[in-house]
Amino acid sequence: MDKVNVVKIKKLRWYIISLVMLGTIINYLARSTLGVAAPEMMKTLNLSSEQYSWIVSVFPFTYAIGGIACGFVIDKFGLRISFAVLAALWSLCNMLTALFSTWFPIAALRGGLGLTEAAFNPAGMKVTAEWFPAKERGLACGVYSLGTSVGAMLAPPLVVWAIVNYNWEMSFVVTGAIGVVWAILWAVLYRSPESHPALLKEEHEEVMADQIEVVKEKASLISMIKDKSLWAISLPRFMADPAWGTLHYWMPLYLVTVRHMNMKEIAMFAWLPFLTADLGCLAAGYISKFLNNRGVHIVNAKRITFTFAALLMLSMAGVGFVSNVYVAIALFCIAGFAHQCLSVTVISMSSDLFPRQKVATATGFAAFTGSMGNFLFSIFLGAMVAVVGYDIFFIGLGVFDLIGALFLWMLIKAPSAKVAPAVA
Ligand SMILES: O=C[C@H](O)[C@@H](O)[C@@H](O)[C@H](O)C(=O)O
Repeated sequence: MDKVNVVKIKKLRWYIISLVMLGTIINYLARSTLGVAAPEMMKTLNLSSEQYSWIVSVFPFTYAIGGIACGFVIDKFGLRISFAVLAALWSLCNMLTALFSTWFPIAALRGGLGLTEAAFNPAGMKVTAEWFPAKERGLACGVYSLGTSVGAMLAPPLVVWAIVNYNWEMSFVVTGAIGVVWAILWAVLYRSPESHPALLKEEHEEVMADQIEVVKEKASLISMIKDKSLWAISLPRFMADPAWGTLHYWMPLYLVTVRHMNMKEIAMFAWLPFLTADLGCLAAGYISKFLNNRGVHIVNAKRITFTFAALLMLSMAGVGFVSNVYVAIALFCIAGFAHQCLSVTVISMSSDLFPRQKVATATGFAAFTGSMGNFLFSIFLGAMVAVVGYDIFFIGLGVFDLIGALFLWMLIKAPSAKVAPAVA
């Protein structure tokens, strides 16, 4: 793109973050394909439940490692090339699944999918840090995170359409091909603010005025790991992510097996907590911006937002105690809202605590701890649920985030002038 003769676009940052949101939708669409296609695949490929469980459980494991690996790659090679290549790779892993009929290569590709899909949060936060002033970063993170629920909600109709009209293979080809198109779009359209020809000078200055000091040294996880701030944003994610995994992978099963809902009712109600989750994404940004505009330091504004949502998360603890199933769903909806509100808030804090050269690495490490929390909780729940039931796990999920809030308040130094508040 030539710098001369290019039309300037007002508020360009919001178009850029919308492009990231599209990438997030495609990311969640790809990872959700397997779950929807599973019944058909198991039938036609003659897969046993054990083989299927291998295919499923490799993802959270490689995804956790991918958080660290992708964060490092993105900080080292920059957003444009890294995010495009990683999106192309995850799309390829997804599409290639269609070529195989035995569990092992399918599991290996699922592992590749986890490794590369972990790119979306580190990349999204690096875009946020490069393009947005501090007071808007919570909202920017909320906007691209909207894609998580949208992607998960789009998967069932699209995958079922492909299977009904073609076969299970086609569902992977379609969701993968959309990803390849997005990767090309990203490589063509993305530029850093410094070299984007359509960015207005005033908009760039507004963002630059709000950057944490620019440091010369490159991101190094070894040196960053000694920084308490890294743990302050990572430990709350360890406590928070199990709720996200539970809503995605256990809630529908709970509603069927314990609450005796049929598939039609599941189709009617089980997506509602993801709709409220999207509202939580937006609320995260608006609440912290509201407080920041009234003079509260951005770090404190986000800690207050997190704590408020952690209190709402107590609704999850009540699920097992209510007899009416619709009240239980309403509680899941509040929990979906609360989770995304606090999760987006803490994810976006990497850009308030680390300079932009280190944001992807910090976000990736926090994503790693989040995925490990999710992975361990899910294994524990899976092993124990038949013996102790769900209720105790719901109680745990209701209070975990209050512990996360404690970490946030205790591990970050009182905000100093260096991490200056964003003045409206
Ligand atoms: O939207 C985001 C969720 O709150 C958060 O839990 C996810 O980002 C998850 O860690 C993931 O990487 O998919």
